[in-house]
Amino acid sequence: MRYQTGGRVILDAVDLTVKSGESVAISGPSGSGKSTLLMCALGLLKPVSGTVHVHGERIDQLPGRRLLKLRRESFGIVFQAGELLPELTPVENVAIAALLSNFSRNEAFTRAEELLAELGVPITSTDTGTLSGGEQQRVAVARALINRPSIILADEPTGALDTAAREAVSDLLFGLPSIWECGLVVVTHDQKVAARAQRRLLLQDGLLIPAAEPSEIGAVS
Ligand SMILES: Nc1ncnc2c1ncn2[C@@H]1O[C@H](COP(=O)(O)OP(=O)(O)OP(=O)(O)O)[C@@H](O)[C@H]1O
Repeated sequence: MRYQTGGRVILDAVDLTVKSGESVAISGPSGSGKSTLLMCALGLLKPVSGTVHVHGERIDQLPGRRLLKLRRESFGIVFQAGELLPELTPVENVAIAALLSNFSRNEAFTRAEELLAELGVPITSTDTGTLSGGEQQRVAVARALINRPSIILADEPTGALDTAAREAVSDLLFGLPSIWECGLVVVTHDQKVAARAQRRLLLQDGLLIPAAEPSEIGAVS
């Protein structure tokens, strides 16, 4: 796949396949195109050449409504912070994703409560904005999971967290592929987080290449 904007090539010949049950970490310099790659995977940006498939279905040419439906059903998305509505309760924040996918109100709220309990978020009527950063990321993960996606895309999911919360959210995220039988792609600058993935890739100069193992960093020969 190739993506360019304003005459500048951001992604050049990028090829990535993620299987269910697999975790992949993508690192790379700031501005190298990591978020752009996730946007292309979601069908929010159109590659100038190449294709994007989910479960064998080509999504880069789907019309708007079908793309929106497929995105809601197949993808779970977790960002660094800020995508939750702070004035809603955690249950409401999670249920809203199911309501948008046409679940009944009853089912959406029941599933949201079950998921939050499973992920260790206290179910209270507290506004989401008053939760800790780690708790908010658990809510974001619950929201990403509620439609039982095939693939979870996480963009710097631990970037705003302290060390303890980073560990806890990493445990949660990297446990998802085996428990939920989904694929996981984590974009991260944090090499400790990247090290948890089964496959570690580096996006540089528009190319996605295997990342050096931690023990190789700085090696000379
Ligand atoms: N709509 C746009 N128009 C022009 N350039 C853009 C647009 N969107 C992104 N870019 C450029 O594409 C490049 C890649 O941006 P992107 O956000 O994907 O990088 P990144 O690797 O995720 O960076 P970071 O690690 O800092 O988040 C950047 O140089 C950015 O300025």
